[in-house]
Formats: sequence, C-alpha cells, structure tokens
Amino acid sequence: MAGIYRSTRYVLQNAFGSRSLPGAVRFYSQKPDPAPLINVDVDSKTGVATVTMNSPPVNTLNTPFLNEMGGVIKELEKNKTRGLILTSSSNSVFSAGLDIMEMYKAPRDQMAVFWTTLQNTWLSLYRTGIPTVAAINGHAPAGGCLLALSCEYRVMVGPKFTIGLNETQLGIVAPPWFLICMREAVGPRQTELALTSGKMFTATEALNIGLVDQLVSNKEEALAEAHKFIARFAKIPPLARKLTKEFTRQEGIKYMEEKMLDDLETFVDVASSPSAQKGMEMYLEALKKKST
Ligand SMILES: CCCCCCCCCC/C=C/CC(=O)SCCNC(=O)CCNC(=O)[C@H](O)C(C)(C)COP(=O)(O)OP(=O)(O)OC[C@H]1O[C@@H](n2cnc3c(N)ncnc32)[C@H](O)[C@@H]1OP(=O)(O)O
Repeated sequence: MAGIYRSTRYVLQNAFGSRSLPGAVRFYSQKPDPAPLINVDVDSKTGVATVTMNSPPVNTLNTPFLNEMGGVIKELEKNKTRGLILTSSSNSVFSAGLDIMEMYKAPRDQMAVFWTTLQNTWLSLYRTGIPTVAAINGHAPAGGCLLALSCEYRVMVGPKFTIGLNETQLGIVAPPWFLICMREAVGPRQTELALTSGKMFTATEALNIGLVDQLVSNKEEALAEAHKFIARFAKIPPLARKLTKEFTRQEGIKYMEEKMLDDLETFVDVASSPSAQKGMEMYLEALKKKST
C-alpha cells in the first residue's frame, strides 16, 4: 500500500506547475480557467496579496482546489510577496472544510491523492515565510478552521459566523496535525474540550479562547486589520522572521515531514471504514435536507 502512496506523492509533487507573475498585478492561479477557484490580487504599493477563495457555494477543499492553492503559495513565494491575506468571496462561508464527496464512497487511491494534496498544501501554507493572515468572513468548520489556524493571525467577522474543529460530530477524527494547530492557538485544555465535543465557536467565543485574534464587523475591516498586521513586519529582516516562524511551528512541520505516509495510511483506513462512511452518509443527508 505504501508503494502506491509514495508514487502518488511523486506525481503530486511534480504536478504544481509554476508561472511568473507579471509584476504587482492581478493574476489568476494555475489553469487558464474562466472561473478560477482562487483569485489573487497583489497590491502594487504594499506587495501584499489578497488570496480569495472563490469556489461556490461553500469553498470546499477538494483536490483541484488544493492543487490550485498550493500553486498560488508557490508563486507568491517565488515573487517575494510581502504578505498573504486569505479570505472568501462568499458572504457567509469562509470554507466548509474538506469536500466530503472526496471521501464518501471514494476508491482508496482517489482518497490517497486527495489526502496527499491536502498534506502538501497545508504544509506549504503553514510553513511559508510569507506573513499570513486569515480574514475569516464566514463560517469556518473543520478544514475551514484548519486553513485559518495555519495562518499566523486571524481576524474574524462577527458576531454571526462560527469556527471550530467539529470532526467528532461527524463521527470522524481530526488528525494530529489539525490538533497541533489548534493547540498552538488555544492551548491543550481548550483543545481537548473543543475537539472531543466537536464544538463550533461563535466569533465572540473564539476570541475569548484565543482561537481568533480580533473581531471586526465586516470584511472591509477584516482586510484593513490584516494589512495592519502584515505591516508590523516591514522592518523585520525576512530570514530572521522565517526561521523564527519555522522554530515556533516545528512540532507541526516535523509531524508532517516524518509521519506523512503513516498519516496517509491511517486516513485512508479510517475514512474508508464502514462506520466513517455511514457517518458521512448521514451527514450529507442532513446537509441536503437542510438546504432543501
Ligand atoms: C491519525 C488519525 C487520522 C484520522 C483520519 C480520519 C479521517 C477523517 C478526516 C478528518 C478531517 C475532516 C475535516 C473536514 O473538513 S470534514 C468536513 C466538515 N465540514 C462541515 O462539517 C461543514 C458542513 N457544511 C456546513 O455546515 C454548511 O454547509 C455551512 C458551511 C455552514 C454553509 O451553510 P449554507 O446554508 O450556506 O450552505 P449549505 O449547507 O446549504 O451547503 C451548500 C451545498 O454545499 C454542500 N456542502 C456543504 N459542506 C460540504 C462539505 N464539507 N463537503 C461537501 N459538500 C458540502 C451542501 O450539501 C449543499 O449541497 P447541495 O446544494 O447540493 O444541497
């Protein structure tokens, strides 16, 4: 089994194409798609990129989306972008997390490609030397919360949106690297309490436990505060900043570097188990009922 996963990873690692940014201008990532999944807008004065997830209806994280996100981060690093602000084009959802359709009734090799892409893209975002901020302008359950936690600073639009790692509510388990990200933000006690119950926090609750750093009342304010956070690093030498970030995040980085294949195998085994499949089926039904 590990052989399949290793060759899958090889293919994926070589699948991130690259293309030069024509200076500080707007560009769309990866494929010349008339409806890109992610828009990137680089401010010509500050060099800060606003990366807008634009995969309606709820920015689910599936393989094409994650590949595109990985490509975007690579491009921004190559172009020495001054900051990355992650936000959503939706008025109510930051990201609904992993696309359950990538896990539900999916063949094991498809699940493996999906998870490997997630692992690689997560690691790129989590460890990038570029200062990162999540401007959370909508609900951020599960993988949506992970995306926000992988950034260095979180500004959330309140009070009506929610955020959290709700996996246990679905009968699935947040892997250790999700948990490490949560623990880095809120500490071990709050992490255990939150994850064992799969709690979704209101924006105010999230602020109170340190899951987010700031509350604002709309997206424009969120973006303005995100720019302010990035401006703090104007006079900090980038290499010193990057290495300090790597040292601070070494537990998560080390976990992924050393345990990537074990994590992958566990994921495929757990996600394809009858009980996880049943849980996903019931959850999907509940989502569908809710939306009709
Ligand atoms: C070593 C141990 C290792 C263990 C490994 C175990 C492996 C397990 C994997 C663990 C990780 C999981 C992380 C995840 O991210 S799982 C996904 C969790 N996501 C959610 O719970 C969010 C579900 N969605 C919502 O709550 C709501 O959609 C929303 C985000 C609050 C938005 O609500 P809104 O009313 O605006 O929109 P709708 O609910 O009507 O949704 C619109 C359509 O989108 C579909 N949808 C929503 N979320 C998902 C999703 N995550 N995946 C796939 N599809 C989704 C929804 O069904 C609607 O579809 P429809 O229009 O066709 O009805």
